[in-house]
Order: sequence, then C-alpha cells, then structure tokens
Amino acid sequence: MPSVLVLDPLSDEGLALLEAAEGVTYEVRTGLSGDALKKSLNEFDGAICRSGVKITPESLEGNTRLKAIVRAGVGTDNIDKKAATRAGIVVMNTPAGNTVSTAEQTIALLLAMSRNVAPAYQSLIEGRWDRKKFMGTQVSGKTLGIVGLGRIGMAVATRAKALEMNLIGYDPFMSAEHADKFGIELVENVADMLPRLDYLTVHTPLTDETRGLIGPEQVAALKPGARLVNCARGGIYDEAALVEGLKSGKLGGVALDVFPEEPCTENPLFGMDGVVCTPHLGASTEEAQNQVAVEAVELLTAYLMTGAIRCAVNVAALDPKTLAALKGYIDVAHRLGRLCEGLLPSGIESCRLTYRGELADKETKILASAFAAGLLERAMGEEVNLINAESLLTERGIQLVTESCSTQGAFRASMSVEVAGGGKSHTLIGTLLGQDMPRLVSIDGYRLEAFLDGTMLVFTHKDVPGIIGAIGIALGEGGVNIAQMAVGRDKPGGDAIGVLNVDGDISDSALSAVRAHKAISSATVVQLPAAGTLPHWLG
Ligand SMILES: NC(=O)c1ccc[n+]([C@@H]2O[C@H](COP(=O)([O-])OP(=O)(O)OC[C@H]3O[C@@H](n4cnc5c(N)ncnc54)[C@H](O)[C@@H]3O)[C@@H](O)[C@H]2O)c1
Ligand SMILES: O=C(O)CC[C@@H](O)C(=O)O
Repeated sequence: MPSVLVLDPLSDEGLALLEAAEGVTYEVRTGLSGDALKKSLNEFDGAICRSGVKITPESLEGNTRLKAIVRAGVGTDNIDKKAATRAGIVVMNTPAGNTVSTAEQTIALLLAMSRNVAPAYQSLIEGRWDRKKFMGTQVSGKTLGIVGLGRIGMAVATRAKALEMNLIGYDPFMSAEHADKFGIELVENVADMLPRLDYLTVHTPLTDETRGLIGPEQVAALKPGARLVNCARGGIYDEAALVEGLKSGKLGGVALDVFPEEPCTENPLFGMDGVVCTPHLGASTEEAQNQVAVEAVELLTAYLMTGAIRCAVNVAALDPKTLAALKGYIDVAHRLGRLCEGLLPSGIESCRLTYRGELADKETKILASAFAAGLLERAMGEEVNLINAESLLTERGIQLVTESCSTQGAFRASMSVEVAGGGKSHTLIGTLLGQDMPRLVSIDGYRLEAFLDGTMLVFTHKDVPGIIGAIGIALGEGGVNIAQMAVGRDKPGGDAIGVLNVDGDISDSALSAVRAHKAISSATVVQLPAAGTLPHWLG
C-alpha cells in the first residue's frame, strides 16, 4: 500500500482527503531537516510539502523508495529538482490554487503601503492620534508596472485595472495583442518601464535572469517616490538597493511578502519608514490552502495509484489515457533499448529515434525515456526509471535525438532506433502486433520478424545452406531449445542476419560453437525481459 509523508502543515480538507483515500496511508512529520528528513523521505512512496521544508540533494541521496514529491503551491524552489530527477522522483506542483489569494495579497500590500496602514495602526497602539504623519497616496490614476504576466501577474492586472491604475507590463512570453486585451501596455524590457512607474510589482519565478532584477541601477532609473511590491520570491529585488533607495528618498515605499532567506525575522528593511512586510502570506488564506492541499493530494494519489502525471515540473505530463494508449509501445521502446545496449556492449555515444505512422502524432517523449531506461538498465538496474532515464543518459554524454515521420511504412506504427558507439552502429525497427506483442521487424536494413523477448541470439552470416542446421546442432548440444527463429537477407546467397529466441541461457561453449562456423561472422547473445514482463516502472 503506497504511503505518503506530509512535510509541512496541510489544510484540514487536504488531510481529510488523504484520510479518505483508499489504498493509501499517510503520516504528518513537519519541521524535518538533515538526517531526520533524509531518513523519513526513504520511508515513504510520496511526499507533500509547502515552502517550509528544504528538500536538498543530500536529503535525497541514495533514496530508492520515494516516487513523487508534490508541492502544495507554485514555487518548487525549495525542492532540488535536479537531484529529484536523478533519483527518479517526479516533482509536481499545484499552480493555480493560490493565484487569486496571492494577487489579493499584492493589492493588499500595495494599498497598505500607499495608506500607511501598518505604521498608523502601530501609532494608535502606542497611544498617538497622528493624522498628519500618515498622509497617503491615491492609487487611482497611477501607473503600475508588472514584471511577469503569468497567472498571478494577470490576476493583479485585472484587480489593479479595477482600481483605475494604468498598467505597463513586461513578460517575454506575452504578445502585445494579448496584453492589450487586458489594458496592459507591453514593453520590450524592464528598463523601458522604470522611469514611467509609480508602482512596480514582480510576479516571476526566481531564476538566474530574475535574481537581482531590480538592483541599484534599476532603482536609480525609477521615478522619484516609486513604490515597490514583491509577492513572488525573495531575491528578485536586491534588498541592499532597496535600503539605499529608501534612505536616499528615491523610493516612496517597499512592500515585501518574500525574502531571500526564510524564515526572516531580522532584516535592515524592517522598521524603516515606508516599509510594510508580511511573513510569506500570499497563499495563506483558507481558500487557497484548501485548494492547493486538495489538488496536491489528488495529484499524488493519482500518480501513486495509476501512474498518471499531471503538473509535473521535471518530466512530461502523462495522463492515464495516454499511458494506456502507449503502454505497448513503451514496452517496445524499452526492449529496443535493452537490445541496442546488448548489441553495442562496449558503449553507445548517440541514439536517434524515429517514430512512424500512428506514433508520429502521439506524445512520444515517454518512448524516448523508456528507450533510455532500456539502454541503461543493465548497468544501473532498478535505479533507472522513466523519470530519470533521459537525464542519466545526458549525464553520461550520450546524445538522444528524436524525430517523427508521418509516412506509415509497412506497419501501422513503428519506431526505428539508430545507435552508434565505438565506431560501430546498428539500426533497428520495432513495432507492436496486437496490443502486447513487441516485435523486431528490421535490423541493420534486413527485414525479418523476431520476438523481442527472452534470450536472443543475433548472428550475421553468409546465406549458404546448412546454417540453421549447424546452429541447431551447436545449441542443441549445449542443451538449448530454440523457441523462435527469423532470418533476413539482402539477396539469395548474399549477406544475412538471423535472430533466435531460445529457452534458458546460452552457455559460453554453445556460443563459441556457433561462432566457430565459417559462414557466421558474428554472434551476440542479448537478454531481454520475458514475454509479457513489463519493467517495474510500467507495471
Ligand atoms: N507569496 C506567495 O505566497 C506566493 C504564492 C504563489 C506564488 N508565488 C510566486 O509568484 C510567482 C509567480 O507565480 P505564477 O503562478 O504567476 O507563475 P506563472 O508561471 O504563471 O508566471 C510567471 C511568469 O513570469 C514570466 N517570466 C519568467 N521570467 C521572466 C523574466 N525574466 N522577465 C519577465 N517575465 C518573466 C513567465 O513568462 C510567466 O508568464 C512565482 O515566483 C511563485 O513562486 C508566491
Ligand atoms: O506554501 C505557501 O504558503 C507559499 C506558497 C507560495 O510561495 C507558492 O509558491 O505557491
């Protein structure tokens, strides 16, 4: 029975859903770090977190159990995705559940900063009735710059529009026409908007590009008195530049919900005039927390029970329908990977996969992953799966390119693989007969029809009389029974290739006897999964 570890406080609705989920057990262990976190992550099949826990490469090191981590929220920057991918762990998030709440928090901070809500209340608590000190600014008619026009950026835009603000936006993935429909003037870069703004808000992820997006140079370029809001991620604004901007009077205010290091209880900005801060409360509403928790539980249980992948940030999405439709070909791809590795045991440097016919318009990324898993399986065993196979291949410097070709060829659907390494190469074509009969239908240009399972003997030879008999005798004397045989040749009496499927193993002496035949130029034994056996990650 799959088990789930809850690593951060989750809403009651989320916990109730976990409680009710049939076939799943769960445990809540919050506040974990270091060895305790590492140990716990290795005791469960799935984990749910918010932004509290830090899932580091060390905490995932050597993990052989965990299959998925779901972030109840948007930002997955507290999860080391590279380490998760490498360990074959799917990382998913719940991107939309807290959009409205975070947009509302942005507007709340914008207004609170403009009307000095926090310091005015503080002065009342301290016994002062000070109406002059807290003269505010109206936001209506002011210009708001929005960097990042994704879910939250756009939700902020519609709310700011209702407050009669003028909007300027920047997002490299937004067209001017689309922005215009929402009343946003799109500019080509952040620098272009700075001198025109009364307010600036950022709604991007924290990336190498957005870290320090607003630093001393950008603060200098702002209109005097500009006010800045950040409800996205700490680090997008350079805090030292904000402190300087406030001290010099260049900035009229700063409102932050997020900080480079969290929790953050000491910060030079805290207590400065014009500053209002909250402890990462953007998503902290009952509605948002219920929604993200419920979505997180649904995503995780669906993955653990059916293999369905939705909202993954480190692998392609895979719904149960696609999975069911492609299952047979995933098996073919995996078996082709195993066969290629067996035919080029000294190493593969590059692979090209071509999908033909009905496969050409399918979601084929998973086939590449299955092929890669097949290639690496002998060397890496259970460590490799659909999630990490391609990244493990890349880590080893093995190139994998894929292409689709809608021309049908001889089969309704097929995939061909060209592999090269150590100066040798092979081209194989695989297909599926019926729903679950993987077949090898071409090898190095020779057409044949061989089973893609069990112990396979692949041999090249001259098309001369007596080969089959000689092989039959050599294997028979070694106690090996031939289950199936296929031969392809270029022309009668020319070069040929044979593929045998045999019961049991082929001993070294039987293989030597085959190789000793003067018309046989090569013979290789490759071990594939038995017919009907699916890899552990496909079930
Ligand atoms: N404070 C909170 O509690 C809270 C809650 C939810 C989300 N967030 C954070 O808010 C941010 C936005 O979330 P979202 O759901 O809107 O994400 P999103 O993916 O929908 O939008 C992000 C947008 O940023 C744009 N972008 C990326 N790099 C950019 C760049 N260099 N310049 C300009 N635009 C760029 C992308 O094109 C995208 O449109 C994230 O950092 C998320 O982690 C914070
Ligand atoms: O879990 C939280 O409250 C933070 C949420 C927010 O930062 C997110 O990225 O979704």
